[in-house]
Amino acid sequence: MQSRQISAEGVRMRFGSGSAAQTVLDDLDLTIRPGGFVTLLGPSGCGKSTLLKILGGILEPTSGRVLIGGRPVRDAVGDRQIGLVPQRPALLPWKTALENAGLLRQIATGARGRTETAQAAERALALVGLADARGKLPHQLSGGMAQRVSIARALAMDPAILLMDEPFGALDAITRDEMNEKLAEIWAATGKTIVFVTHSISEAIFLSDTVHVMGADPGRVVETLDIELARPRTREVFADPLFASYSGRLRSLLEPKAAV
Ligand SMILES: Nc1ncnc2c1ncn2[C@@H]1O[C@H](COP(=O)(O)OP(=O)(O)OP(=O)(O)O)[C@@H](O)[C@H]1O
Repeated sequence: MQSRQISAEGVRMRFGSGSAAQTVLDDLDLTIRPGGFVTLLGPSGCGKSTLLKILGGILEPTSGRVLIGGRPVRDAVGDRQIGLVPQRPALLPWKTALENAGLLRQIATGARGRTETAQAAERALALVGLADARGKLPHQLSGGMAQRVSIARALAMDPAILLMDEPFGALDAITRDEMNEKLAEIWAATGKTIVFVTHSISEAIFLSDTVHVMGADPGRVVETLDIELARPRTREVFADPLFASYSGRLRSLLEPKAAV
């Protein structure tokens, strides 16, 4: 199998021009191994979403480059190897959960792929635990269920890489914990590379193999922390002394003054 390592090399992103110009990311290097669960953790506005869009080929960096398995990111986009889960699920209100899950694949494959799309959407809905909700419309879904349909939509494309932009930020704490457990199961079952953006220290520790902590002005990676908690992880991991130790380390990086 071709290596799907993601490499960002010397990435710089500048928005605007003249006196209004803002350097959002500067000289950023990052390597993400295939099959890893990697989190970008950092304060609001440090450039996490911008970096995710650059990794996904949605934004072109001002300088530097992103390679997927040694090839330009646009090749991976062309091969539909990158899926994106946005902050909020953009479901079409008149389509069922199943139709919404298959939407991107349907657009990509057209009428010829209709049967395969339906099968892929069924599989993806089952993977996120929503097989029984296949006929429901978005207004009949809870926030957590809607976000699961959004994840199923990306999974139905079967990309090797899933980029997730703080997908659980709008959910209540209990639902968020449930979603994190479900996502960890999906990751283990599929072997996909997941790059996940969050503000939440506990979410980052619970989910990740590796946490890249970002600083702001300009955005850059200030520390990389490997999370060596055993898997599969359940909520009991929150009581593990190692969890507390990672949490303290990450907090000190995000709140430098509090660490003194
Ligand atoms: N298209 C754009 N044009 C101009 N400035 C932008 C654009 N996109 C992002 N920015 C700016 O880049 C900076 C980083 O934004 P970004 O959304 O990447 O940060 P973030 O870390 O994801 O923030 P949050 O955690 O609040 O979502 C912000 O100052 C933002 O205003």
